[in-house]
Amino acid sequence: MPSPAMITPERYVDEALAALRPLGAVPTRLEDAHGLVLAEDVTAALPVPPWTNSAMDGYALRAEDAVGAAERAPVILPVAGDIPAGSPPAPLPPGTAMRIMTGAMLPEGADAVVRVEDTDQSPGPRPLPREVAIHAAPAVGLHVRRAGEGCAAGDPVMGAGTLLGATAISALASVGRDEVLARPRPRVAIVSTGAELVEPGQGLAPGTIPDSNSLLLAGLIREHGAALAGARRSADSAEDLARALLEAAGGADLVVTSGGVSAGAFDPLTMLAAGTGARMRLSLSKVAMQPGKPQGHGAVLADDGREVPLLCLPGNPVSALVSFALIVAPALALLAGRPGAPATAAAPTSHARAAVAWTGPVGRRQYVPVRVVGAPDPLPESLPAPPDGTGPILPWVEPIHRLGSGSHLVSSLGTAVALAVVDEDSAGARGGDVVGLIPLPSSARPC
Ligand SMILES: Nc1nc2c(c(=O)[nH]1)N[C@H]1C(S)=C(S)[C@@H](COP(=O)(O)OP(=O)(O)OC[C@H]3O[C@@H](n4cnc5c(N)ncnc54)[C@H](O)[C@@H]3O)O[C@H]1N2
Ligand code: MOO
Repeated sequence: MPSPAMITPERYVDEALAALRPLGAVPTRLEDAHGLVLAEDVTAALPVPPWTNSAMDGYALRAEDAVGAAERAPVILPVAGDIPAGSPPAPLPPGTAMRIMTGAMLPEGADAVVRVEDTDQSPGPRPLPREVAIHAAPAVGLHVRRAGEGCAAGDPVMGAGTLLGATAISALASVGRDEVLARPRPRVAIVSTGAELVEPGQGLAPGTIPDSNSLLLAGLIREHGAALAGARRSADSAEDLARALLEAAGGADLVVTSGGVSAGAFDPLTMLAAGTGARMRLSLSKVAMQPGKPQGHGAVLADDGREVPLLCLPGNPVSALVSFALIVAPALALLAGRPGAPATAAAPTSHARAAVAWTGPVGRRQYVPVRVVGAPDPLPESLPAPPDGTGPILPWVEPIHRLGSGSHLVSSLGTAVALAVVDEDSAGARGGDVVGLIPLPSSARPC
């Protein structure tokens, strides 16, 4: 059970995403559609293949002209011409063959293709022979790809809601489309707060730190198929933050902030929430998760009149990562129109066993960045049964840092492959316990 003053992660996600709607669909050229969600049902404008054509390099003929052909009893046919791919052939004169290339249109009259390997001719670039000896009798239809055998014009090809990957886009091109209705990539602007932040690589005055969250969030935004619409920093004042948020909202479908949502005397989101003014809505919550307890959500009224949703993440870097996985990723999936969003976006997709024990706070669901390791030796004495539907062999994981889910442990994040989820009733994990896993898209993989 979450502590009384906190709300469950599920309830917070419901509240924070309640006002979000999928972005309106726009005509999109196929070369720009990768990673977007299709917003129309597509039927084939063309049959596939569009023309009856050859599946092999060889000789097009009438099967009846080569009845009985065999290696030791070849049938000799005059060669009436050449058919390269890409141009329409002349009709095939009866009793002849024509040399044909893979993908070239079958000439009128032909009903079979004999591979060049099944003739007396050598494969590859050669002059056109005057005649060809056929060494194998073809059946009607041999190596012929009929027009429309993939799909006929008018056949349904793809439904609205399909995520357009490389294979889907190639299928759309093959049926004659160069443009489809798709939901655009959400544009996300970042505002990082904190007077201590400096550009990475700059010398550090006492008390300052490199701004790593701006780059973390920018990368996660891209890894989730969204577009970065600028990253700004704001000083620790409500006025400066309000200015940055209004600027950010101008070119964005979503604004994400980092830091300044907790109990500090100079936390700018907390200051802003106390008196947001007409252009902003902001509500802060304590969520029963660790890390990532302080959260905020609301909206900014952009100059063009749009209400741009606002998600405010805590500044601790691991908290920002976990909050992105649980709240921003589902929001992006929803805006992008991904089927099932947001319910499916932040649920554990698999399970693992804890290779070591770690501690966690009772009353808050724990999300621990982990890496995969070998099975401990000796194995833990108790190996609880995995949940129904999970395979019996689970990978072993351990926290990327000996301090577990400490929210400031940014330097080891590069080794995390997933977030291990420990429920709120447990005080952490014991060795051998089964934990949920939320994969991290940016997980470091050996290359
Ligand atoms: N009295 C209390 N103090 C805190 C509480 C609480 O309940 N009562 N909650 C703690 C928890 S939990 C978290 S999480 C943090 C969240 O704080 P803020 O969201 O206000 O974040 P900041 O105070 O601005 O920063 C926290 C931490 O993260 C570092 N940081 C901030 N931005 C960046 C950045 N862009 N790149 C790298 N690191 C960043 C910052 O320097 C701080 O160390 O509040 C606790 N306090
Ligand atoms: O909730 Mo904070 O994110 O624990 O460190």
